Amino acid sequence: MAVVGVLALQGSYNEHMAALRRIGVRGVEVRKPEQLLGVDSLIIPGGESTTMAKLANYHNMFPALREFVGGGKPVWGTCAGLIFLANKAVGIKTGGQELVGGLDCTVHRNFFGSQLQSFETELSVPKLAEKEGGNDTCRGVFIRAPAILEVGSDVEVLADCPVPANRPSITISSGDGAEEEVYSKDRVIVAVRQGNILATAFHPELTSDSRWHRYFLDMDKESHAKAFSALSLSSSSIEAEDLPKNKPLDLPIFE
Ligand SMILES: NC(=O)CC[C@H](N)C(=O)O
Repeated sequence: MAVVGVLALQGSYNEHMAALRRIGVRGVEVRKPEQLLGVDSLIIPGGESTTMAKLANYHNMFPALREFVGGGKPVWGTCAGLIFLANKAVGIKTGGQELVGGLDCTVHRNFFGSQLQSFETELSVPKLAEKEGGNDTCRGVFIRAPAILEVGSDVEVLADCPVPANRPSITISSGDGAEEEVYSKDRVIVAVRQGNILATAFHPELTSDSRWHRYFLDMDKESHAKAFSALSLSSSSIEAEDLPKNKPLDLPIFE
């Protein structure tokens, strides 16, 4: 069975571990670079990205994380994890912040405002439902959440949401202080996939809807199947039937 690593430096890693347990999958907490060698995929949880980046630096994780993402193993960033994976982040603290990168997008670190502007909403997720069953919406828990302002052409958008009316207006500076632009669209992207990378601005691990975790596990199976077919071996030994599909969904833990 595939072993899913969960970066356990800071943030909601316990909740991801519990979400994996609920669907019978083994999660392993990852705190050291060498532990990445023993996992098939990796979840980077939500939390506070600046603090997480400092801890990642302290534990010398960045080179190993970049190698992991570049090596094509599935990686899923939720919230602060999304910020980690973005090629570019705006709205970051003065002095900058180290990113893992790999995901061709620009993320705004606190797009929806402060902790007080945290919210929950129903998101339309037809592509998730197509793969994992259930209804066409999922509960999005947004906690001081980032959002994706722009994506490259290889990035598939899995969910967007209306920009809340009470969101403080933000100015996106180009970094050199020269150009400034106000985000003016009425919707913003909150979930994407680019090859082996999945990223969500919200927290599926805080709901009892397991479909995002299952979707991520399916990415792992796809990458194994590709590796097997490249070796012209049968992929029948992959445990594709491990997880029950189209199981009725429970209510979210937090409503
Ligand atoms: N819930 C979260 O992960 C919030 C992320 C937060 N906006 C940050 O900068 O890190």
